[in-house]
Amino acid sequence: MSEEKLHPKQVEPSRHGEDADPASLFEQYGRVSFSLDEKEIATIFMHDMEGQNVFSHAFVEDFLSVLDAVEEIDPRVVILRGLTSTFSGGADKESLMELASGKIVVRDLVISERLINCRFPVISAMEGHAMGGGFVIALCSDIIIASREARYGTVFMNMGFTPGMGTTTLLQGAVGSYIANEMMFTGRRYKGRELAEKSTNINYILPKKEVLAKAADLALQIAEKNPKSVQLLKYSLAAPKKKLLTDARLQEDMMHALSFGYPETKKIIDDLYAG
Ligand SMILES: C/C=C/C(=O)SCCNC(=O)CCNC(=O)[C@H](O)C(C)(C)COP(=O)(O)OP(=O)(O)OC[C@H]1O[C@@H](n2cnc3c(N)ncnc32)[C@H](O)[C@@H]1OP(=O)(O)O
Repeated sequence: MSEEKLHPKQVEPSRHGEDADPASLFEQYGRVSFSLDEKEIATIFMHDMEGQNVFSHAFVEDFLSVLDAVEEIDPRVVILRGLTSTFSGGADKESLMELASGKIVVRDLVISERLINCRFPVISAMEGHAMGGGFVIALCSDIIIASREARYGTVFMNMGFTPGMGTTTLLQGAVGSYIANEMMFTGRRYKGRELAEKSTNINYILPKKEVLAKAADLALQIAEKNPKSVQLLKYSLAAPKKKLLTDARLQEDMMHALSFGYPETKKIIDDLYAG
C-alpha cells in the first residue's frame, strides 16, 4: 500500500477499462481512511481511537467523504474494517442526547443507505466490538466476518429507545428472526463465539487474528471476477435490502419520534450510555 497522498479527484473515475492504472492509493479523511491495492480492492479503515468509531458528527462526515472518494474510484470490492478493539460503537452520546432533547431529528439511515446503495460489494471485517448502529453497518454490507472474542449487540433498548438504522428489518437476515427479536428486546452484548453457537447467517465468526486475512481472501476471489458482472450482481442483490430499508424508515422513524420523546429517555441515555 502506497502512503502517497493523492486527492481522489486525481484518480480516474473508473478503473475498469483495459488501460486502468493499477497504481495503489492511500487517502485519509480525519478519522477514516481508505487504500486501494493493485487488484483494485479498496479497504475503508475506521480508526477513531479516541471515539471508538462512534458516529459523532465529525466521524459521519469523514466516513461519508471516504465513501464519496471510494465511489469515485469505483473499486472491484471494498473491505470495511475498524479498530482491532472496536469496529464501531454506534451513535455517540451527544447525538442521542440531542435526539432525546428534540434538538435534532433522527437522520440515522444515511450511513445504511449509502452502504446498501454503493455499486461494489462490501465485506465487513469486524475484528472488534460492534454496538447499535455500529453493528448495523455490517448488516448493510454483503459479507460479514465477525470475531469470536468481540461483543456484538443491538443495544438501543438498553437506553430506552427503539432500534434504528434499519435494524428492525435487516437483522433477521443475518441472525434469523427469533434471535433478532432476542437481540433487539434484550439489548445484550453477545460474544462472537455465542453467536457462532446459534448458527446465524453471519458468513464467518473467526478468531480475531484471522478476520482480516479471511476478508482479504474473499475480496481477492471477488476481484478476479468480471467487474461488470460483479456490479450487476451487487445491484440485483441489493434490491431487497433497499426495500427493507424503506420499510424500516416508515416504522423506525415513527417509533423514534415516540421513544426519543418519552420524558424518561434522556435520563436513561445519560445514566446508561456506555461510551
Ligand atoms: C440510532 C443509533 C443508535 C445507536 O447506535 S445505539 C448504540 C449507542 N452506543 C453505545 O451504547 C456505546 C456502546 N459502547 C460499548 O458498549 C462499549 O464502549 C464497547 C463494547 C464498544 C467497548 O467497551 P470497552 O469497555 O471499551 O471494551 P472492552 O474493554 O473490550 O470491554 C470490556 C468488557 O466490558 C463489556 N462492556 C462494555 N460496556 C458494557 C456495558 N455497558 N454493559 C455491559 N458490558 C459492557 C464488554 O462487552 C467486555 O466484556 P468481556 O470482557 O466479557 O468481553
